[in-house]
Amino acid sequence: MPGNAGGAPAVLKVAAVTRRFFGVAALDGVGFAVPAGRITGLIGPNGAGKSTLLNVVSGLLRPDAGQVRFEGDDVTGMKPHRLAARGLTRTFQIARGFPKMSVFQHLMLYGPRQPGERLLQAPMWSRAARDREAELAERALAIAGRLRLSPLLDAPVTALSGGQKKLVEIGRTLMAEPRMILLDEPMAGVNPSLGAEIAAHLQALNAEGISLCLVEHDMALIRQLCHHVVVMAEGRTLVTGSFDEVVENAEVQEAYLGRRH
Ligand SMILES: Nc1ncnc2c1ncn2[C@@H]1O[C@H](COP(=O)(O)OP(=O)(O)OP(=O)(O)O)[C@@H](O)[C@H]1O
Repeated sequence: MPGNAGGAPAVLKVAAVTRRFFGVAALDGVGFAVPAGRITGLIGPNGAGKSTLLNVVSGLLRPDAGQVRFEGDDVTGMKPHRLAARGLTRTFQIARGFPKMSVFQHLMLYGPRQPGERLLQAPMWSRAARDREAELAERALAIAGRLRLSPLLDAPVTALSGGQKKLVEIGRTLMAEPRMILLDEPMAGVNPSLGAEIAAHLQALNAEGISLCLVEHDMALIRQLCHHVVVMAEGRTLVTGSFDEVVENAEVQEAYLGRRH
C-alpha cells in the first residue's frame, strides 16, 4: 500500500456540508480535506452519501449548507463547466454520453473552448477557433493514445464494453486539463485485466501531479491505490487516515463492515 497522506496541503476542503432530499439528510454536516497530489479513497456503506457528496463537490447539486473549497477558493454551488475550467473535473459511474457520437467526438465535446465557440459550426469559425479546434483534436488523439483507445476512436460509444466506457470517461475529464479528478466507481463492473489497466492509468496520472479522489467499493483496489482514505457513514465523515488505520477503527468496522472485534 502507498504511504499515508503525510501532511500534504489540501487541494479540496469540504466543510459542514448538508444536503437534504425531501427533508431527509443525505449529507449531514460532512467535512474532510483531500490532500494535494495524492490518491484519496472515499468509502462507506450503501447510502452513506458518497454519490451525493460527489454531486455537490462537482456542482451538480447545491448543498443546503456548508462550503466546498478548491485550491483555497470557495467554489460552493459552482456549475460543472466552470469547475472544469478551474481544473476540477469528474467521471460518472455510468458513462454519460450521446449514443450516436464516436469516441473521438465525445472527447472533442469536452475540450475547453472560448466563449461562443461551438463544435460543428465550421463555416462560422474564426481562424482562432479553427486553430483551437486543431489543438483539441491533437489533444484528443494523444489522450486516446495513452488510454489505448486509439483503435476505437471512430466507434460509436454504444459499441464499447463497460471498461472501455470507463476509459472514455477518464479521457473526457483529461480534455479539460484537470489538476484534480473525482471518480465515481472507475473500476466497477470492469473485467480484472482492464481494471488493472485503469488502476495503472490512475497511478500514472497521479504521478504527473493530478490529485485524485475516488469512490470505490472494492477494498483491495482502495488498499492498492489510495494514500489516504475518508470513511463516510450516514452523511458524515466517520474517520480519515491510511487504509490500515481506517480498517482498524472499531466504528468503521461496525458501520462499514457490520461487525465489532
Ligand atoms: N435524488 C435523490 N432523491 C432522494 N433521495 C436521494 C437522492 N439521491 C440520494 N438520495 C438518498 O440519499 C442517501 C445517500 O445516497 P447516496 O447515493 O449519496 O449514497 P452512496 O454512499 O453513494 O450509496 P451507494 O454506495 O449505494 O451508491 C440515500 O438514503 C439515498 O436514498
